[in-house]
Amino acid sequence: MMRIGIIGGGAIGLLLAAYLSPHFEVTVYTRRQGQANRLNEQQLRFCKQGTEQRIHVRAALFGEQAAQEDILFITVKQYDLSAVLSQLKNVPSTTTLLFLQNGMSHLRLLSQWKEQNIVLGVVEHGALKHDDRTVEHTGMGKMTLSLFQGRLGQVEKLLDGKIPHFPIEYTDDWRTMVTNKLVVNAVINPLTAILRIQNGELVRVPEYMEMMKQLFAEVCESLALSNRESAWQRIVAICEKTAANCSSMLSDIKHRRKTEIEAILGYVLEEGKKRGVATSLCQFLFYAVKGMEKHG
Ligand SMILES: NC(=O)C1=CN([C@@H]2O[C@H](COP(=O)(O)OP(=O)(O)OC[C@H]3O[C@@H](n4cnc5c(N)ncnc54)[C@H](OP(=O)(O)O)[C@@H]3O)[C@@H](O)[C@H]2O)C=CC1
Ligand SMILES: CC(C)(CO)C(=O)C(=O)O
Repeated sequence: MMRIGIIGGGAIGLLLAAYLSPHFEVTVYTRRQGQANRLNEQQLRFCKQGTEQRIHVRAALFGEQAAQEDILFITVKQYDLSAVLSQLKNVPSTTTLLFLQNGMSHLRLLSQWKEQNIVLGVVEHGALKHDDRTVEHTGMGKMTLSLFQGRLGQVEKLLDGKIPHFPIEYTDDWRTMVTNKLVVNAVINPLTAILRIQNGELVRVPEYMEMMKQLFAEVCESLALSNRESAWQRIVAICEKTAANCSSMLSDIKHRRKTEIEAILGYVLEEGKKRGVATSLCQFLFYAVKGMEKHG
């Protein structure tokens, strides 16, 4: 049976564990022994649309033993990635590493893994971790995967409707896939965080819509984005579809957690600088979010 490792027992890690464990030999690698013990002893509690299910998962403390699976999903936040990668030694060349982070700054870190099979993924699900063994699937969407380097390996076994109720699609063009998600996050997340509003307010309030348009224009220039009209339509559609949701950045600020601003707007700022684009709005929002992160 295919063996899958999931590094990080957070919202996305536990969501994957819930859908993959019934079909494969899955191990969740946690940062804390206490979380691994709880998952092993009490099972994973999976909530969806008012229903609740107990799912058997195997869990272990993350360490070097976490390198032997056929596929390793890496589901830690961007800012924890370097620490995880530095501990990932002796990964067999047949293992495929699969990265699901929002933002794009992790792509630079991947250059050290020249010989490894690497797949990137974009998650369009909403997942909320309630406690160390409980995850709620709050928004049904899909996951899209794309080969970054090497071979897909066993990842093929996950594609094309093979996992019931958890669609996983494939695209050849990883750059467009991650850039599209970056643009959405670069526009919606910081604005909702500083205005402290739900996603839908950005399209409901004309003044916020204007702010969004101006920021979008600057992000497009910084990334030299082609196909701007469809990128804009995507942002508006996501605001409408997730109208009642708090973005992950607003949620992080509310819960006094670190945000992924550096991997999102930080990356846009660097790209803008390389191209000599004026990025005063991005810079302004970057400082605002960093300040709120530190001082609430
Ligand atoms: N949640 C969502 O709906 C979505 C999230 N994403 C993206 O997915 C990624 C993960 O997000 P999410 O699951 O929400 O984040 P969480 O903060 O819920 O989970 C991250 C997990 O990684 C764990 N972790 C950190 N460092 C290590 C380590 N060294 N070893 C083992 N585990 C570690 C954390 O452990 P600990 O609990 O001990 O801190 C935590 O459980 C992010 O990049 C996010 O942008 C994308 C789309 C939707
Ligand atoms: C798509 C969006 C903006 C949904 O809230 C998201 O990915 C996030 O909050 O990080």
